[in-house]
Amino acid sequence: MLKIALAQADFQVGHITANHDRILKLIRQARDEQGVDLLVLPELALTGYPPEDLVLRSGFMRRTEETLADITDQVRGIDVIIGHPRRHGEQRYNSVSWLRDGQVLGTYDKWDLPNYAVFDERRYFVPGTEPLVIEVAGVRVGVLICEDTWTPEAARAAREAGAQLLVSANASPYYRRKHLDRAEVLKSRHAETGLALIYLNCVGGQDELVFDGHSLAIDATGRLSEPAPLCEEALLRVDFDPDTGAFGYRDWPAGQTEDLPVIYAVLKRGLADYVRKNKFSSVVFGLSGGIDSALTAALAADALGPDNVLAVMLPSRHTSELSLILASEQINCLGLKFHNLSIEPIYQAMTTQLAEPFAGRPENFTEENLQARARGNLIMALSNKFGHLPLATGNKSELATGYSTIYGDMCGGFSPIKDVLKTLVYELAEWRNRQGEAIPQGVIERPPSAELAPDQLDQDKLPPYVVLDEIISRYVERDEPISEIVAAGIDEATVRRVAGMVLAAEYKRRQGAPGPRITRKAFGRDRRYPITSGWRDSGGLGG
Ligand SMILES: Nc1ncnc2c1ncn2[C@@H]1O[C@H](COP(=O)(O)OP(=O)(O)OC[C@H]2O[C@@H]([n+]3cccc(C(=O)O)c3)[C@H](O)[C@@H]2O)[C@@H](O)[C@H]1O
Ligand SMILES: Nc1ncnc2c1ncn2[C@@H]1O[C@H](COP(=O)(O)OP(=O)(O)OP(=O)(O)O)[C@@H](O)[C@H]1O
Ligand SMILES: NC(=O)CC[C@H](N)C(=O)O
Repeated sequence: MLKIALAQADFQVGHITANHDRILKLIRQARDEQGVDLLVLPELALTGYPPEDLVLRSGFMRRTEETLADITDQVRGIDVIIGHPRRHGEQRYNSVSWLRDGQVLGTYDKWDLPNYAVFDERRYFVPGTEPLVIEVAGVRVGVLICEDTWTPEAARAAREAGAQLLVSANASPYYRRKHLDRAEVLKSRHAETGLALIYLNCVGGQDELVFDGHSLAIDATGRLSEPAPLCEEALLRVDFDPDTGAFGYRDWPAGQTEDLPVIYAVLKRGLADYVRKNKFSSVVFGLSGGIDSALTAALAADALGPDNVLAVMLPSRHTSELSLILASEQINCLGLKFHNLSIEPIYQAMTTQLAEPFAGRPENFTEENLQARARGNLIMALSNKFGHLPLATGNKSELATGYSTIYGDMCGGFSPIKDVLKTLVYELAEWRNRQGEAIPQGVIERPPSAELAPDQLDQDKLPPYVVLDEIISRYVERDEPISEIVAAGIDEATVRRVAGMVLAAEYKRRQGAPGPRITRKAFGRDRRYPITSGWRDSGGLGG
């Protein structure tokens, strides 16, 4: 029987000292408290994932090598599989080493380097070509690293090298319903090799990415485990019987898999970790009485505790009584800290100052944007003075269409719902309220309005959100051509108009704050369009 512990844990990118201490603690825990034969750590645990251009610095790589040597030295009475970047001459590899009794028994270099979506591994690493199979407690274990598990070759090579069990060290970031894709991948590798496979993922937010844990296993009979805890650290315990190929799950709590609670937990973890890892303890944002800032408020209160959330009401002449009532209701409901600061004097001062140059020009969106920027200025001042991290409250539908003011409501250091389409904002708000009221029902029921001009509604400038979101999810998230979206029954002029807005708003998005990715294609690293471009799907220069 092989006794295994899996460290489903959060390793901080670039914080090699903290990761070193964490790894030694996990080794002691696995050996002294759990008495296991083998501890598995995730992909690039030593540096955190993804270390990006840090691995191009020789000082960073030297420190990694020294730290790995120090950890290796201290390994006694247990085997450890540890992920780390490795240099060999001019080449770098994404590797794991197998440590035992102060020695490196073997090192495996990742074969399949993902270079799509948010991944850039070929920029940094060259692929490995050799399997690694090592015997521990009478079981021959073959090692894989993340993307290796998504393709057949490396697993097959490990089996041919004599593996009886496959162990995969991952840094696999969340997108919606990813646990189902992972299960399919495990089933495929099992079908090809007939081997049991353990898939360990890390957890934690890292800029745009959220690693959701949800580690998995499939035994030699093809039986899948439950996904392990969602977005939470756990030292999972599993025994492997080489005679039957079955797992005995000793400590493997099942994680949540329902769609809305998973998304909410991922957003919460992404926000909490961004704040904590960037050494902030509190956040500030404008609370308008609308749905976007209301969901942001609920997430912030859940992620950081209400004492660490400063909500600021920033009314203007266009702010309705209802907005003020609903914002106050939510502040009381969540117990948030708050200020009420009218932007009217600032707006007056700015329009007075601009009266001469603007003489003879009618009011238009310029005056709308002045209000959004007055708010942005006050939020940034509160951030500067008190050290709160400012949050931008925009959703994906707004970001897609450019329906937000650059340097205005787009200002902020982190954007918690930037990958959440407006229709999903409502679903999440309703789900959150089912767990206990966090968002006044009136906020959910009122029609969305920017309240930057008299009687303004979002729907005056945008198609209904149900239609808009369908177009965005097809055009942006699934890259469907316009003809296909139209064939699905959506009005052609509307599709072309929205596609045009999406392309034209690239410059805004590029200057927007990062935020947690929850879809297969978020704005950010996932979707890299030129800002300066003649292409228009709407029928411009590029046709
Ligand atoms: N290619 C490019 N590269 C770099 N910069 C470029 C640019 N094209 C324009 N610009 C700059 O961007 C400016 C235009 O952008 P911007 O000032 O944002 O203004 P704009 O996009 O024209 O207007 C913002 C819109 O968002 C709406 N809004 C605002 C606030 C909140 C909400 C809401 O419901 O949440 C909605 C508002 O009603 C208005 O329709 C130009 O004046 C120019 O300075
Ligand atoms: N009166 C206000 N007080 C405080 N912040 C405001 C106010 N109006 C706008 N803001 C800030 O600007 C952001 C964008 O405004 P907007 O009104 O468009 O969004 P919202 O009210 O959150 O949601 P919705 O788009 O549904 O109205 C808000 O989320 C909020 O952060
Ligand atoms: N780090 C990796 O190799 C991740 C790639 C993999 N397909 C995933 O997202 O799970």
